[in-house]
Amino acid sequence: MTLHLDDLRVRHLGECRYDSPLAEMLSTKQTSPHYVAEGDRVLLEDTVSMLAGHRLPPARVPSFEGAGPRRKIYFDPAQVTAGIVTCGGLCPGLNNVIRGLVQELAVHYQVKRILGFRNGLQGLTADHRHDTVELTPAHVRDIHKDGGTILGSSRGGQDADEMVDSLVLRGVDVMFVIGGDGGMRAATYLSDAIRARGLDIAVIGVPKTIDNDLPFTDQSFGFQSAFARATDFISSVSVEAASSPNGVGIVKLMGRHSGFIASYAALAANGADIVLIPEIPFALEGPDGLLAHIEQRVRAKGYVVIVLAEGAGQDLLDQPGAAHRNGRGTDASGNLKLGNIGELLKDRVAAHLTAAGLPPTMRYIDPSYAIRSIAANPYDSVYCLRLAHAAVHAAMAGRTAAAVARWRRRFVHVPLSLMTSRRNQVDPDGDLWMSVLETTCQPAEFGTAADREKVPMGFC
Ligand SMILES: Nc1ncnc2c1ncn2[C@@H]1O[C@H](COP(=O)(O)OP(=O)(O)O)[C@@H](O)[C@H]1O
Ligand SMILES: O=P(O)(O)OC[C@H]1O[C@](O)(COP(=O)(O)O)[C@@H](O)[C@@H]1O
Ligand SMILES: [Mg+2]
Repeated sequence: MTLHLDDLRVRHLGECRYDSPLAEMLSTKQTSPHYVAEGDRVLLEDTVSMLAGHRLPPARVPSFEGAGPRRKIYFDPAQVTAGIVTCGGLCPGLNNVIRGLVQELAVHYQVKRILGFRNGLQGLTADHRHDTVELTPAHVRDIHKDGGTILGSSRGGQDADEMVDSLVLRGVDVMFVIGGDGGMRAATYLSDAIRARGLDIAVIGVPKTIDNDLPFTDQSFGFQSAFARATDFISSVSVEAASSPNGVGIVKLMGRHSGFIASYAALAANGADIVLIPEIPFALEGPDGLLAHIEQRVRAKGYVVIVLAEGAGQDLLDQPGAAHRNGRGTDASGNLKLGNIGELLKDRVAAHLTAAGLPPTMRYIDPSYAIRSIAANPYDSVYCLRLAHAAVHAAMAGRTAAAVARWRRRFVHVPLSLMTSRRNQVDPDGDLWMSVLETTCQPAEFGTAADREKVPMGFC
């Protein structure tokens, strides 16, 4: 999908008439390498060839509106009630974002009231809309020290009109939705329903997911903390495998459709021989298949360490009745339920090595929720705070149906609909996957004899 400048424009509720309480701080600022001035824009693409390909003057090249405070704002802060909700799976940094939003809204804009809706979008239904938490700086002072979300979260669908009713009944003027692809989709429908009713309510998304599968953001908050924790498990499994006869270490990590956690954690731990991700199918059998490669590594090195994203190799579980298929279907939010590729791999590797005369010592770890239920690390803490600041500035300036994101290291406004228009995935032709191949020395693909012709050999 080719994007044009107009696709990247975010909606404004109307003219900004009020002086911002931050106006004085902004009076002398101009665009510099470290600051995007109000009215300036951030390029979508950043290579000479991609820019040249547009054949457009700079002002027409696709670009995002820069985030940050405006001199004039849309809402009168003294009249504003803000709402906050966290939805979907947990992610390190949720509490940091809540804290950042509350502090900025209360301390700098001095808004009238801040309401936290409980347990995800369920909190915006008729049954739960009155069970809110009154959020103040004192209430959120220390919450960043803990993982999870003080507001609670949930999966499962809600009616957009019912949610709008809740905002109207609770007098919410600016609503912050902290969520992943599902949450951004729900926020899009929410802002559409608000617009259809001609209401003056801003909806700002703060993209969250440990999977890092949301587009138009360099990396989603919490991702760094999550893969850092995953690294510990890879190191443990590597030690175990290396200390055992024919040791096989397998770590299965979260990542439904995107293998970023597996790739980054494997690079950080630097002990993995094989990384398997959803983006790159693999064959088990055959001379170029995964099992043959594992056998070769065990023979050459004495042990092997495999890092596996949970969404990898799902096609291998597709046959009806296949072991570890786990029924499939979808969860309450419509997300695909995955089969257990880790268990399948464990069984198949054990059977293969045993038949090859290399009875393995199997060390299998599935850290599961342990990588996402932790508090944010210092890097993510700073990132969350800055995203929260950007979200508040966007809302107070009357931006709506927009997410705040960091793109090419600048904070920008992204139309909400774009956040769900595609999925961010590891590019098999990109330099991240190249680094994984360089580090693990695995071949670019684990193919079968039939496609051996097109399968490149490993690097070493
Ligand atoms: N297509 C959709 N339309 C409306 N609401 C949705 C849609 N997809 C997800 N949601 C809602 O958004 C919330 C979060 O979605 P979910 O997929 O669970 O997590 P995440 O936001 O982390 O991706 C859930 O309450 C879910 O019902
Ligand atoms: O929380 P659940 O429903 O068990 O789902 C687990 C899934 O949530 C994730 O952590 C991602 O969730 P989100 O899409 O909510 O960010 C996946 O990595 C994992 O597969
Ligand atoms: Mg999701």
